[in-house]
Amino acid sequence: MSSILPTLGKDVSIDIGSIQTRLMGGTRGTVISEPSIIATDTKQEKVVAVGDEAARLVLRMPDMWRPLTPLKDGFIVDYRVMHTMLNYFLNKVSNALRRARVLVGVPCGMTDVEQRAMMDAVIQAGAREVFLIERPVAAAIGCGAPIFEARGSMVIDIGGGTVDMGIVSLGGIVDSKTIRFGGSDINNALLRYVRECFGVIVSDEIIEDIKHTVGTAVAPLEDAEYAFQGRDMMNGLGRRCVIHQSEVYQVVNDCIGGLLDELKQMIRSAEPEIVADIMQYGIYLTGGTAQLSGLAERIGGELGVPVHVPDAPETKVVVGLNGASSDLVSLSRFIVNSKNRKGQD
Ligand SMILES: Nc1ncnc2c1ncn2[C@@H]1O[C@H](COP(=O)(O)OP(=O)(O)OP(=O)(O)O)[C@@H](O)[C@H]1O
Repeated sequence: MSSILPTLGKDVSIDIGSIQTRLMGGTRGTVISEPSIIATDTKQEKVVAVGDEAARLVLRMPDMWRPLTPLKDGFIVDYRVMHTMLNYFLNKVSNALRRARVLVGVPCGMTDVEQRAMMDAVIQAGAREVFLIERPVAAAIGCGAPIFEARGSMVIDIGGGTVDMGIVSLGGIVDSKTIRFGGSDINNALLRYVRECFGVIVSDEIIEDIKHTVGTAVAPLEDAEYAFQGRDMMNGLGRRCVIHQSEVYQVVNDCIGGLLDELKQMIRSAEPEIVADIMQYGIYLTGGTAQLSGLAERIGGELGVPVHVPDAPETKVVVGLNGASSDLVSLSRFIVNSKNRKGQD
């Protein structure tokens, strides 16, 4: 087992999301949140930018530059991209990586092979040791849930591409699951709707703005409007369109059915005492998509429990990992795997 004793504040915590990667700690003590992409020059086969800079280039990318992302549904799909990205981000927060322990938030139910791929990528990026902790556990710690008490605490972390849900009690995981759904699915559904119903093509930024401005998971009482410019698919010219909030609600509603079923399933399979705790104390809803208007209310209404959204919900996994790093001894039951430079687990 790798060393779980503290290492003088050198620890780095990292939440590698399908959209955004967040880091805390390290010798520089900085907090980083940058897009999980790298930009490559396909002709010269070299990396031209990572994170913020890559995202900026993607917007105005010549044909020969390609954006690449290392993750799909929370799991590594491109090891080389993951290595390049981790190398860049980890060295940005620490100039003493060789002495650093790195805590990584991972989806639930990773296979042994997937866990090893993640740990190898972190070690090869220069870290001394790596510890994997499931994201719902990290989010629970980040929310300040009483994870050591004899009380069930449920957390749902909804990001861009995955939902990590789990119940913790008495310092252990009662149940946890990761499903493939997130804010990107809502964006894709909105993009399809706008194409089919308005006959226009719009940018990703407009879709994101529609979701933030009039997106809602509960039927709207007043039907607000959102005006935007699209490019007509027939004549290629610009056209002004107006979408109603009730239309956006329908799109969102069609998207979240599967999520609601999964959440109900988790509650149904929990022990009655745990369900009673969840009903009394509620569920923590974290991740960027927790900010979707009406989502907490909708989940609360469907499950019959109070749902709390903390401040800055998208940061709770990395905040929780950072908190965990100071007490890995007590949290050892939550470590799903670990490795050090010498290759020992
Ligand atoms: N105000 C908002 N309303 C609706 N959605 C929002 C809002 N703010 C952010 N989001 C959505 O949150 C998502 C990003 O969340 P987050 O940063 O937690 O994802 P991630 O960690 O990269 O992804 P994942 O954890 O799924 O791998 C995006 O889909 C974004 O559109």
